[in-house]
Amino acid sequence: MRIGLIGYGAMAAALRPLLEAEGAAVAAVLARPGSIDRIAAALPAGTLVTADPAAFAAAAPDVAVECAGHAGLRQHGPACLAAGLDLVIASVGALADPATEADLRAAARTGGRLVIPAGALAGLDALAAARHGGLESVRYVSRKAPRAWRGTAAQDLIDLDSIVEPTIFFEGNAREAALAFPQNANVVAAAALAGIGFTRTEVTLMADPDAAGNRHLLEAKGAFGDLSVAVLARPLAANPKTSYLAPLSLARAILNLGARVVV
Ligand SMILES: NC(=O)C1=CN([C@@H]2O[C@H](COP(=O)(O)OP(=O)(O)OC[C@H]3O[C@@H](n4cnc5c(N)ncnc54)[C@H](O)[C@@H]3O)[C@@H](O)[C@H]2O)C=CC1
Ligand SMILES: O=C([O-])CC(=O)C(=O)O
Repeated sequence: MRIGLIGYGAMAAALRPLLEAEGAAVAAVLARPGSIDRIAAALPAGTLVTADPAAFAAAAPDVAVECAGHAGLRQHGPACLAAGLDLVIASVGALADPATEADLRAAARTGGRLVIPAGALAGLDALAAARHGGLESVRYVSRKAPRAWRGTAAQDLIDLDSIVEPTIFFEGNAREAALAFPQNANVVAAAALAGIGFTRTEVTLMADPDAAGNRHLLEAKGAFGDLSVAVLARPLAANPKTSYLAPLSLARAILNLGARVVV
């Protein structure tokens, strides 16, 4: 498979070797103008690194993969889909904005497929299946170290440097969480889309000075029974907000698009 990456930060850099290990190659990277040289230096010679969406599409990757944040997905996602490219996205939380969700769904109706992976969260397979039998409630709890919340709205809500115990700074629904915490609450959006939607999915976010990793808890109740799944995910060294499980999940979703047997 030839992969087109949109954005090349910590997630994409962790994803690339996973793809290469399975025989896929990064054919093109769509980047911000100021970052072209840095990214080109990190990639095999000859890889197209461009800020021009038309040049990216002309490279004709088999699949486009967004790792560029909410604004990057809003900027490039609909055009990629409209050009017929299947698009696997990391920044699922951007769909909490109704206009962005509508744009992406409209483009996917006639263009490429929009693929939403579980990301750093576990249990989405069961949640999405359980939806067909009827779901009563879905709850998500995130617990990360203070450094994972630096540079986010959390630092305006609590003093991240002085907390001495797990401290909740947000309780609300998935739409509010995904829009207020665009770098940390994408899994919430994936859970909302798989389950009972952005409004009914309940979210708690907390900082924990003793956190050994990024902890994600998903709980659901419905006709199927009860679900409770927890992940203690290792953060990426290059970005403590992002769990290694997220690029692993992207790799699975991408490789499944080219597989004859899908697991
Ligand atoms: N679904 C999930 O489980 C998770 C999703 N995410 C999402 O993935 C995104 C990427 O994560 P990281 O790589 O760790 O963040 P990062 O901050 O290390 O990298 C983001 C990269 O995107 C680039 N970028 C920004 N706007 C762009 C644009 N318009 N066009 C092209 N490139 C652009 C930046 O220059 C940067 O290199 C996060 O912002 C978040 O939205 C992150 C963690 C988990
Ligand atoms: O990687 C994680 O731990 C989850 C994350 O940041 C997100 O959902 O945006």
